[in-house]
Amino acid sequence: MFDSLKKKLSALKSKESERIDELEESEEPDTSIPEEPVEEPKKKAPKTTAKSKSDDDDLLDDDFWDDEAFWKNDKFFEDAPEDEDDFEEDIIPEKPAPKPAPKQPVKKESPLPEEKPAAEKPALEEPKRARASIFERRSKQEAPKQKEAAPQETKEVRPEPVKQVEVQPEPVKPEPAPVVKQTEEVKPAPVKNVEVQPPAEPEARSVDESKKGFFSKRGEKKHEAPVAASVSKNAKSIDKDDIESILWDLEIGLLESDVALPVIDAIKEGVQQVLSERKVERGENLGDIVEEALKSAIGSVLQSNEFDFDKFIDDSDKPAVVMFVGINGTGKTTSIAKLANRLQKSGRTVVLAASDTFRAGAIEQLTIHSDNLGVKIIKHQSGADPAAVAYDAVEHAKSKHKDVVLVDTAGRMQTNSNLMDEMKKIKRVVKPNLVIFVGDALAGNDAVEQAKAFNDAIGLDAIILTKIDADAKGGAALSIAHSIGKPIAFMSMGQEYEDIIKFDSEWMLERLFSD
Ligand SMILES: Nc1nc2c(ncn2[C@@H]2O[C@H](COP(=O)(O)OP(=O)(O)OP(=O)(O)O)[C@@H](O)[C@H]2O)c(=O)[nH]1
Repeated sequence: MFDSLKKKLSALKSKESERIDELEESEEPDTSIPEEPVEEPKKKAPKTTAKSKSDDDDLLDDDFWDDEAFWKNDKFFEDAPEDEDDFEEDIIPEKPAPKPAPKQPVKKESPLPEEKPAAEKPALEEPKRARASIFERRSKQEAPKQKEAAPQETKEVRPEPVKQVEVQPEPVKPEPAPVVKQTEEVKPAPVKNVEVQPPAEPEARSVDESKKGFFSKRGEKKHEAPVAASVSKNAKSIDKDDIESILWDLEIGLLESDVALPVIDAIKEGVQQVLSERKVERGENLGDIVEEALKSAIGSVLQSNEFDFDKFIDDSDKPAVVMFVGINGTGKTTSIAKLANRLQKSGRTVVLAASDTFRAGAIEQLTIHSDNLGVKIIKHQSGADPAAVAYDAVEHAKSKHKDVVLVDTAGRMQTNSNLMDEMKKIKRVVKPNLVIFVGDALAGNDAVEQAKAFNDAIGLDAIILTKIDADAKGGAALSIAHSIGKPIAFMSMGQEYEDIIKFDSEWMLERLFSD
C-alpha cells in the first residue's frame, strides 16, 4: 500500500544519502588546513601573521589604500622597506596586539574588538562553509546574528559574500548554549506492542495509553536512545524551501494513494509542523526525518478513529442492536457473519436479522452463515418489509435475552432516494444502538462520498472497512474516517470468518508503510 508515497520517500532518502556521502568524502582535506596558522606564531613576533592569500588581498584592499590615517603616518614612510617582506615586518610591530591577530593591523576601521578570536581560525571555517548543505542554508541566512560572525575576514574569501553585507556593526553577543530540546517521545511510559496478527486485539490497552499520540508510543519503541540525546549546537533547521518541496512531493504521493484532499491537508499540516521545528544533526538523513514526521501525522489521523466495539456492546442495554448499511457488494453480509462469529467466541449471544429482502439470494446467504455458526436468524420472504424483519429480530432477542442483534440491510446507492428512505424506516423502527457503514477500501475516494451521503441520510456511528487485503493504495482508510469524522471499528481482510480485526492505528500505519 501507499506505493507511490513510498517511492517518493525512498527517492528523497537516496538523494539525501548521496549528499551526505559527498560531504563526507570532501571532508578529508579540512584537517590539514589549520596547521599553517598554528605553527606561525612560534616564529619571531612580527612574523606571527600567517601570510595567506587573503592577507595579500587585504594589503591591496581599496579601503586600506584609501585610509587617510595611514597615509599620514610619516613614520611609516621613513622606515618604509624596499621589499615586500620587510614591508610587512615593519608594519606589524606597530600594532599592540601581542597575539596573532593578522587582520587587525590592516582593518583599522573594524569596530569589533571582540571578533579577534574568530580571526584566528579563518582557514578552518572557510572550507566547511563552502560545502554547506541544504540544511545549513537557512542557518547561514541567520548567521550575522551568531557568535562566529567575523565580517572582515570572511568578506573576501567566502563564497557567498552577500551574506556579509547583513553583518550588524554592533558587537555580537555570543548566544547561550543551545537548550537541550527533548521531544515528547521521551516519555517513559510502557511500550505497547504492535499487533499484526488478526486474532490478536489491543483490548488490554488502558484508557490513558490509548489516548497517547502515535509519536509518543512510537518513540518509546523505536527511538529511546536517540531522543534522550540532546540537540547539538551544530544542528540546523530545515530550509523553508526544502520543506515546501517535501510537502509538495508528499501531496502528490498521497493523492496517488487515493487519499482525500482534506486528509492530505491535515497530514501536510502535521508534517510541516514537525519539520519546521526539527533540527537536523550532521549525518542525519532528511528522508528518515520526513518519514518519521509523515508517520506521526498519519498516525494522528488514524488514531483519532479508533473505536472499542466490544466495550460499546457491553455498555449498551441488551439487546444491543447494530445495523449495517452501505452500497451494494461492499461486504455487509460477510462482515455480519464475521462479527457474529467473533461475538459468539467471546461469549456473547447473537441474533441475525435478514433485512436485505431486496437482493435475490441475500436471505439464503445469511442463512448459510447462521447455520455454519449456529446462530439464530430471523427472516421473512424475499421482498418483505425489511423494517418488520428487523423488528421481529429485536423482539426475539428481547424475549430470549440475547446480547446482540445484527441487522443486515440491502445494498443501495446513496442516490436512490426510495431505498435510502427504506433504510431510514428501519432505523426509526428498531432504533439501533449503532449504525455501521460498511465501505469497500478498494473504492477509494468514491467510498468517501458514499460514507458522507449515508452519514447525511441516517447518521453513522462507525465504519467497517472491507477488502483491506486487496486494497493496493491504502488511502481509503485514512480518507473515510477523517472525512466523516467517525471511527473505524473493524477492518475486514479476506473471506474467512476470522478475517476481521479491530481497527488499530499502529497496525494500519505499519501496513501502509510496509513493503
Ligand atoms: N477479498 C475480500 N472479499 C470480501 C471481503 N468482504 C466481503 N468480500 C466479498 O465481497 C463480496 C460481497 O460480499 P457481501 O457480503 O455479499 O456484500 P454485501 O454488502 O452484503 O452485498 P449486497 O447485499 O449486495 O449489498 C463477496 O464475494 C464477499 O466474499 C473482504 O474483506 N475481502
